[in-house]
Amino acid sequence: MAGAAGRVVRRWYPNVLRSSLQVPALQLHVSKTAMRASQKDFESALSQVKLLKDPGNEVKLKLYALYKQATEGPCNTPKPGVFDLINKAKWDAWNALGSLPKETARQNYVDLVSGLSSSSDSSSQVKPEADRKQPGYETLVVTYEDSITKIMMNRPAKKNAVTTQCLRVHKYQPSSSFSPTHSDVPSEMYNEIMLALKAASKDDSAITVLTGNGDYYSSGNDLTNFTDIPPEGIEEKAKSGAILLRDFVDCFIDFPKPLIAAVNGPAVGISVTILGLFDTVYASSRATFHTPFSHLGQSPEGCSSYTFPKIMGPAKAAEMLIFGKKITAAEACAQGLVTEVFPDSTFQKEVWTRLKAYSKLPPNEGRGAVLSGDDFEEDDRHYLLSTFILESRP
Ligand SMILES: CCC/C=C/C(=O)SCCNC(=O)CCNC(=O)[C@H](O)C(C)(C)COP(=O)([O-])OP(=O)([O-])OC[C@H]1O[C@@H](n2cnc3c(N)ncnc32)[C@H](O)[C@@H]1OP(=O)([O-])[O-]
Repeated sequence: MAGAAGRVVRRWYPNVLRSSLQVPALQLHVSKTAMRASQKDFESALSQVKLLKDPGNEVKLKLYALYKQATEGPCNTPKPGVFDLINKAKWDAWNALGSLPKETARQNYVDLVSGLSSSSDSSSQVKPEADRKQPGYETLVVTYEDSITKIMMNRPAKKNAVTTQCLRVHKYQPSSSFSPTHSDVPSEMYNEIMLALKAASKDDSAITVLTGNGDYYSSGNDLTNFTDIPPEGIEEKAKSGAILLRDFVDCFIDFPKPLIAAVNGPAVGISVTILGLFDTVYASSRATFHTPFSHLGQSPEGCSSYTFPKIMGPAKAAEMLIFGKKITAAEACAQGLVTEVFPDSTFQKEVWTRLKAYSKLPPNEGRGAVLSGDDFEEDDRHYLLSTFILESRP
């Protein structure tokens, strides 16, 4: 653990959906005979669908999109806003069908319902689990070079929003000695970051860097994390999510090597709050830091109600964490959250040159030495470990 303070729950998502819906495959599936699905077949499928067991959101969205396309034609309504998650997902699904002819959509709807009826287990529920068992990272690019492990969040189209969907796969269990492997952890960004940190803590690297791909560092929690309620119910999701969050934050607190954030662009939510647990934070001049918890009805996490007041003083911390004030890279640097700001045009070059030099320093004089100083007490750690669940106000 370090940080300036002393130095101290895969969802399918429109991208996946879009590709599965746009796919010419759906259209190619349709044989000439199949193209003749009658209105009667369609109506029969509409009745049949009501008898199916819940096929999951992904399939329901496919059905919705095909139904709209079959009955109304191409999507013709305005795109809902980013916070109108459900309607946006529906709109995305419908819009992804493009100019698919009504007849083809009708046939695809009939085929889909028929496939669902004949299969006792919904394939839509099985496939994501199978995907998660594939080796390698799906939401990150992790590289090792010059004694530096670089963990890059890699969902640029979604501004590197951090996904979790562990409840869709299995109930997340408390783990006193969390030690994930690719075989037992679903490939969501929360889990993959934990996995990558665990691996980096044991590899030969001298330092570890977290950064983002694209124009954003991270837009924080994927908003679907808040709305995707599993069959177990909202209470179970809350419990399970708290455990996942605890394990996630623990990975940063307990990380044994120097941990650096290279904030390449705007940062939102949890990607900001955990910065207090890093040893060094470099920011591009384009970066901003935003914690809109009150706007979302969420509480600040990542130990920020503890680390932020220590880093920037209670008044500045309160303005960020309670009122959601967005600050610039220069302000974040002046307040101690950021170590140094680099011009955006030279950010990558300057940061990596410096990090390469740092990675050559003797490894045992790094994080452990800093953390054994007077400013880090064992009590801090106990406080940190409990505060991120309990904190609701800084
Ligand atoms: C205990 C928990 C406490 C809470 C912790 C937190 O982290 S709270 C913090 C929670 N975070 C927030 O409140 C941030 C919410 N997001 C925003 O406010 C804005 O998207 C933005 C300011 C990040 C970027 O604005 P922009 O006009 O430059 O770009 P754009 O809007 O066009 O986005 C491009 C694409 O990315 C998508 N996408 C982006 N972010 C998310 C996300 N987090 N999730 C999912 N998707 C997201 C967006 O839907 C769009 O997808 P499409 O349509 O192409 O399929």
